[in-house]
Amino acid sequence: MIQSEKIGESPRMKEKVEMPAVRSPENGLSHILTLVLQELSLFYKRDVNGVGVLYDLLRSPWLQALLKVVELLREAPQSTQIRELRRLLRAPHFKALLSAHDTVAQKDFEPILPPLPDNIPENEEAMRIVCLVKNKQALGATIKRHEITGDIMVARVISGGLADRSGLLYAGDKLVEVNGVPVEGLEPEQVIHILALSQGTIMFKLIPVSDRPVSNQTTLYVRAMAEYWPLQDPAIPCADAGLPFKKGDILQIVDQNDAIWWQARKVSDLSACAGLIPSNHLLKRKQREFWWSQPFQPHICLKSTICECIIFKCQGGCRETSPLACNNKEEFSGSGHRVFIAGFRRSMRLCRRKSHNSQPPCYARCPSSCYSTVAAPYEEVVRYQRHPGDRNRLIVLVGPSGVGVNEIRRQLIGINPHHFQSAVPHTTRAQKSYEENGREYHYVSKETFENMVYSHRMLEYGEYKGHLYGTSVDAVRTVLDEGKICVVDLEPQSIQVARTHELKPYIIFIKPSSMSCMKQSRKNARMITNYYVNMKFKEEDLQEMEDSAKKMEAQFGQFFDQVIVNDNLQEACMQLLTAVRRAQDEPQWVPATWICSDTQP
Ligand SMILES: Nc1ncnc2c1ncn2[C@@H]1O[C@H](COP(=O)(O)OP(=O)(O)OP(=O)(O)O)[C@@H](O)[C@H]1O
Repeated sequence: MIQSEKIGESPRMKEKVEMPAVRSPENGLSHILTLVLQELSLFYKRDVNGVGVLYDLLRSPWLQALLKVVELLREAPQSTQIRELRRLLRAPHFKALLSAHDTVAQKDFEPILPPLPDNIPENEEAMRIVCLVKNKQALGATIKRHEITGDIMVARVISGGLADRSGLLYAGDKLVEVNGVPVEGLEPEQVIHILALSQGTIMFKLIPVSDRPVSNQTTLYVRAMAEYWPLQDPAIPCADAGLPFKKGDILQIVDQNDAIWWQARKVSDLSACAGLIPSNHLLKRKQREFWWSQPFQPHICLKSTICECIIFKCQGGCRETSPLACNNKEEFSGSGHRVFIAGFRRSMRLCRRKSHNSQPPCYARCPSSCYSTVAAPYEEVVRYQRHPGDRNRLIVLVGPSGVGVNEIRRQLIGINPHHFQSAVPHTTRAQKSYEENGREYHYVSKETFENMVYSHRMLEYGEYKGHLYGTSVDAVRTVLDEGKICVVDLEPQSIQVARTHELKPYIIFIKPSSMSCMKQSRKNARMITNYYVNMKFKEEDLQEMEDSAKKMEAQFGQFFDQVIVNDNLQEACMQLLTAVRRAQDEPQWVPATWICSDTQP
């Protein structure tokens, strides 16, 4: 043991002391320290009790530095530097500084906790006393009454909250006392009342849960495909602990231990404490219940075969015009030569547009229109940044008829028609003398068109005056393969069809501004209807636009990557340009299936 082995008597030590480099045992303090350390290291390796502590102490840098100072002071007491050092150390401000340091260092800044209770029961080891210092933040735990025993239990600890960060409270802990008040026989609300009245330190006496849940989950990010308002949900165990969210919000799921209630926070506020949200399973059930409680709507598309839900009929009175008769400019002059822009034809627009009469809309392909409230409530998402060499992401514009989707699209393409381009639509109508196949349209037979529909190669299609019109995936691919940015406008019902890992569409909703603003800005604007060319906007048209926009947002808002309010046209175009650049060059949340899976839809 260390007492039986004197350090100085070791032969190794003697050898070292006799070395010529040593000036004298008095002056060479740090050298002696080195030798002591060497000696100790021998015992250290042998694990002699207590040597480790001494060894670490002597090796500590502050002790070494202190010894060096002492040596210097002894060696050359009259040197200028040493005199200066002495003067500094004796100076009143330096002494005051040291004294202030010592005072602060001695002070205990820990909260003063109340003394432990004297009457700790027999089964003392099963109890735990937990003291939490309450600040402005909530405690971050919920309690409940055990259905069978009637005990008050910690129901869940909210991730990131005070209780969670303390690491002292766990779901399943049984409360015995709160601030010295026994909770036996109390209702959870009464316990909450005691907690609410407490200030500063709160002391819990509890019986710890025997099997703590082991959490080995990874964090998951999802896009909310439904909205949730905890204060309106009578089923939530604690409404105050709920996290409200809107369609399209990106949520970070931090806890899925409970099959019914998950814990999540919004990525827009990751520093916040998590909140309760319904699990995937629960939210789906809620949606289903809601859906069944709605009155029967025969036009809601729930069929799965495309032939049962296709083409909407034009109600007559409409006239297909030549591109020259149309008010849409389809040619741009860029660097001396003319560039033809497809996809703005009136017939094409009318065929895919919701009719202005009372007929309920029935949109292109059925699977897209079958996106109902019973679809998955959360969509797993990941952060995606397009590599510079990859194809550009498809830009999809959606918006109510007349809001200016085509005007904005046309202006964007006009900025650089060699970089931004529409997809050339397909049609079954005959080619006209002034048209060129593949420029205005791809002219195909009805049979070919239908084959394209059946083989899911149409993003969207419809019928106008007995002819089929549509935008194909191939036409979009052609633009993208040329390294350009393809900008299409789709009906919102077609968004789901376009959402594939190949096209990775970035969806921009063009929203009307307020009625009063539109009355001003649309004074000279003209709209295309089934009956009239260049008709002025009436108040009811603007109202219809606003109503339609609200419905679109309510039903499809979860898919919108960006919303642009089209008030001032120039500003809206600039916003679109920025959004398009951002979509291509900056990281965005996209469905995980676009990135992780090889078997894509
Ligand atoms: N911000 C704006 N200010 C003034 N006029 C506008 C604005 N945006 C669009 N317009 C005009 O409104 C009219 C309708 O726009 P546009 O044809 O682009 O509508 P749309 O959304 O494509 O609708 P549809 O698909 O039914 O044709 C056009 O005359 C257009 O020039």
